[in-house]
This record gives sequence, C-alpha cells and structure tokens, in this order.
Amino acid sequence: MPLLPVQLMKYIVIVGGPCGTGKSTVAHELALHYKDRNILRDEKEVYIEGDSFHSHANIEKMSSGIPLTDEDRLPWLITLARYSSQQFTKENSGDICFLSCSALKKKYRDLLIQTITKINPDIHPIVIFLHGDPEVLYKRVSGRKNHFMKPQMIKSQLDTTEPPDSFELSCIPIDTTSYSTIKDEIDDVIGRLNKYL
Ligand SMILES: Nc1ncnc2c1ncn2[C@@H]1O[C@H](COP(=O)(O)OP(=O)(O)OP(=O)(O)O)[C@@H](O)[C@H]1O
Ligand SMILES: O=C(O)[C@H](O)[C@@H](O)[C@H](O)[C@H](O)CO
Repeated sequence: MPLLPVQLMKYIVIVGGPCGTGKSTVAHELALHYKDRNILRDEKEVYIEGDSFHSHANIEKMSSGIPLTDEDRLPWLITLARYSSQQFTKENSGDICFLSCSALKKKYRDLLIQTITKINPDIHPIVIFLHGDPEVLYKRVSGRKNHFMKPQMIKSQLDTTEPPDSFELSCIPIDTTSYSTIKDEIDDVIGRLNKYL
C-alpha cells in the first residue's frame, strides 16, 4: 500500500499593523488557539514578539518619540525572518508559529516573506494585517501603562502604513476596531486563517 504523503508545509503567521492595533494580543490568542500544532508550545514562548528583537537604539528612538526609518527597520526585519524560520529546525512536530511584527510597508512584508521562503521553501508565510480607526487606536495606546510607545507616535505609524491591497496574496486585512469584543475579532481571524492552513 502506498504511504500517505507527509505534510511538509509549515506556516509562519505574521501579525502586523501600526501600534495599538493589537498585534501582541492577536498573536498571543492565535498561538494559544493553535497550541497543539504551534511549534512554540511552551507557555512562556507561545509566540514571537517582534518588539523584543528591536535594538536598544531603536527602542530609545521610539521612546523619545522619533519614528524609525527604513534603515532602522531593515536589520530587525531580517533578524525576525531568520529567527522565526529557524524555529522549524528544532526537534518538534509543530507546523505553525506566530510572529507579531508591525511590517508597516509592502517592502517590509515582501522582505519578510522572501527571506523566510529563501531560508526554507516549505514555509508559507501568511500576514494578518491589523488596521483601524485612529481615535480608537489612540485610546488603546493611551490606556497602556509602562510601554515605550506613546500615543503621539500613532500619527507617524499611520503615515508610514501601506495597507495591503488585493495583490498581496496570503495577506488578510482585519479592521480591528470593527468588532464588539476581542473574542469576536479572534474568532473571525481564525475562520479566515483556517482557509489558508
Ligand atoms: N480588539 C480589541 N478591542 C479592544 N482592545 C483591544 C483589542 N485588541 C487589543 N486591545 C487592547 O489594546 C491595547 C494594545 O494592544 P496590543 O499591545 O496588543 O497592540 P500592539 O499592536 O501589539 O501594540 P504595540 O505594537 O504598540 O505594542 C492593549 O491594551 C489591548 O488589550
Ligand atoms: O515598525 C515600527 O515602527 C515598530 O515596530 C513599531 O510598530 C513598534 O515597535 C510597535 O508598534 C510598538 O508599539
């Protein structure tokens, strides 16, 4: 009897969007939902938090209210692409991991996707790109305590943002401010993500 084909495909789900859209919240909830197949199964390591990989200089800049430039972001994006791709070389049977990373411009998303697939062509990167009403984002960020990113940065974040268009296949745009609850948002994201998995 012929053996069934082995499922080789792996998925890196990048949760992007400007500050306050809920990247960390959504990436965390998704990682928990897909816990059984998530390569980062450890409670402390359920998803990769992109902000943790910013250089000290980048964090200093953002904390001082200065937006990052392409030059500031490019090495960070490469690091994230490499780090997330390498998770699949660990001894583990998981086939998915989650990465929160602003990925505000098309060229940043292209760089992440190209770097990941060059490292491992069996990985399929999928982007969930969060966006929403600036006033709601402002309120969310203002309500956050002890975070380096202050609400004054929202304008530059939105000015920098290039929302994905329909030509960016494997990119799912989500208006995070259109749901009544976080649970409704997560349920909808899961329903849409499942079509790709
Ligand atoms: N759908 C939602 N409805 C209401 N509040 C939300 C929603 N998603 C996230 N939040 C809240 O908004 C705040 C910002 O969320 P979070 O830190 O996940 O955003 P982020 O995009 O990762 O931000 P940053 O990139 O600035 O760290 C948090 O207090 C979070 O609880
Ligand atoms: O590309 C960027 O400008 C950054 O990644 C930001 O988006 C922040 O790190 C994040 O939003 C924290 O609040």
